Amino acid sequence: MQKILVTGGARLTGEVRISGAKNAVLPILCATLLADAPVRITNVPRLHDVLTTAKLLAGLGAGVQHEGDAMTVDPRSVDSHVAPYELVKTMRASVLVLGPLLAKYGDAEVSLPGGCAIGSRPVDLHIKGLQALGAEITVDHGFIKARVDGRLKGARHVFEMVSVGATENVLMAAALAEGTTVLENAAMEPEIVDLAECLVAMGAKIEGAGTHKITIEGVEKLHGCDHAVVADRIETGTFLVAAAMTGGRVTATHARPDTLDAVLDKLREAGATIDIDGDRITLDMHGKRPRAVNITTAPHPAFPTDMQAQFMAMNCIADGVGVINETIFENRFMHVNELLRLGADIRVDGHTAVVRGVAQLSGAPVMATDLRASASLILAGLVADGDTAIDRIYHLDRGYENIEAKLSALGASIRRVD
Ligand SMILES: CC(=O)N[C@H]1[C@@H](OP(=O)(O)OP(=O)(O)OC[C@H]2O[C@@H](n3ccc(=O)[nH]c3=O)[C@H](O)[C@@H]2O)O[C@H](CO)[C@@H](O)[C@@H]1O
Ligand SMILES: C=C(OP(=O)(O)O)C(=O)O
Repeated sequence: MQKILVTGGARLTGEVRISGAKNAVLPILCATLLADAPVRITNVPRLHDVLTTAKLLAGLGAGVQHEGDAMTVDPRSVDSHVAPYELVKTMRASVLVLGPLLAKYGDAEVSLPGGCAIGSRPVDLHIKGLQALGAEITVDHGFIKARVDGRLKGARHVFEMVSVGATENVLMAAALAEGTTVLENAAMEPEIVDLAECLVAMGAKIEGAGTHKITIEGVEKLHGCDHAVVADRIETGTFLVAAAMTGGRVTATHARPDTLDAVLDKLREAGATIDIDGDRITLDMHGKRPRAVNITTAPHPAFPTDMQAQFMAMNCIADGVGVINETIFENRFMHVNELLRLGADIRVDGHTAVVRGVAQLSGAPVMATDLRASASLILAGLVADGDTAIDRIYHLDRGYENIEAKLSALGASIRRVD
C-alpha cells in the first residue's frame, strides 16, 4: 500500500495553483443528470471522488468524457436509476444522484451511504426534503427507494438543521418540480452557490443561493451548459496553514478569497500577514512561530469543519494553548491519537480538544483515518524533526489533487512510496 513520506524542516515559499473544489464538483456532476443535453464542466480536479462519480454516472448510462480539466456528461442515454452500494459506500456524495434522478425520471434507488470515520452521517434530512416535494420514499434492504407520479411539486420546506448535502439534493430536485419551492434554513456554503450557478446556466430559476432562504421556480426542462467549478477553499486553507506552520511565504493562485473569511481571520490571529490581490492570496509568516488560536466549527460563514484538523496541527506547534470545538461531526477528532504519536500535547473532552503547543514535534509512522486527518498529518510532518510516514493515504487522494507535487514545488521534502 502506498505511503507518504515527509521530512520536516523546510520553510515553504512560492506559488501554488488551487484546483476546483471537490465539494462543488461532486454535486455539479450529479446535477448534469437533470439536463436534456450534454453539460461541460471545467476546472475539474483530478480526484478519486471525481472518478467514482464518473463511474456512477456511467453506470446509470450517461456518456462521460474526460479531457484535461474538463468533463462532459451526456445524460441523454441514462437507462438505470440505481446507485449501487459498491460505489455509494466509497463516497457519501453519491447520494446526491437521488434528487436529480427522482426529479427527472420519477424514480430512483440509491444505496444508503451509512456512516464513516467522522460520524454516523444520516440522510434523513435529504429524505424529508424530497418528501416535502411529494416524493414517496421508503428505505428497504439498505436502499432509499423514491418515486413520484408525474412531476415533483414545489413546496415550502424548513430544514430541521443546516445540511449541505440535503440542501443540494432538494435544490436540484426542485429545479425540475412543478411550481415554486422555498427552502428555509438552507446551507449557505460557497459550493451551494456554485451548484446554483451551474443550474441557472442550465436554465433553472433560483434566487437566494448563499443565504438561508433559497427560492426555486421549477421549470419543465433544463438544457446543457458550460460551467467552471469554483476554487477549493479547503485546499487553499490547507496550503496557507502549511505556510503558516513552516514560517513561510506562499501565494495561493486561482483561489476565491471571498469564500475563506473565517479561515483567513484565524490565520491573521495566528500572526500571519495576508495579502489579497484578485484571485491570489499571499500568506507571509515572516519566519515566526504561529500563535495558538481557538476555533469553533459551524456552518458557513463560520469556521469550516473541513479545516479543523489542519488548524489542530498548527496549534500543536503554536505558542500557547488553543481550544477547538467541533460542533458539526460527532467523531471528528480521529487525528488526535496520530498527532500524539508525533509528540503533540492534546486533551479531548467530548467535542472539545485543548491543544498545548510544543516547541518541536518528532517524526513517526502514523495512519490517516479520513481525508482532512490525512492533511493534518502531512502538515505536522512538515515541521516535525525527522521523517513521518503516513499510511492509508487513499483518503488523501479522495480530495487533494497532487498534494505531494504541489508541496514539493513549495520546497517541502515529501514523496509517495509504494
Ligand atoms: C461532499 C461534501 O460536500 N461534503 C461536505 C458536506 O458533507 P455533508 O453534506 O454530508 O454534511 P452535512 O452538512 O449534511 O452534515 C452536517 C451535519 O448534519 C447531519 N445530518 C446531515 C444530513 C442528514 O440528513 N441528517 C443529519 O443529521 C450530519 O450528520 C452532520 O452532523 O458538508 C460538510 C459540512 O460542512 C463537510 O464537512 C463535507 O466535506
Ligand atoms: C468530509 C469531507 O468529505 P465527504 O463529505 O465527501 O466525506 C471533506 O471534504 O472533508
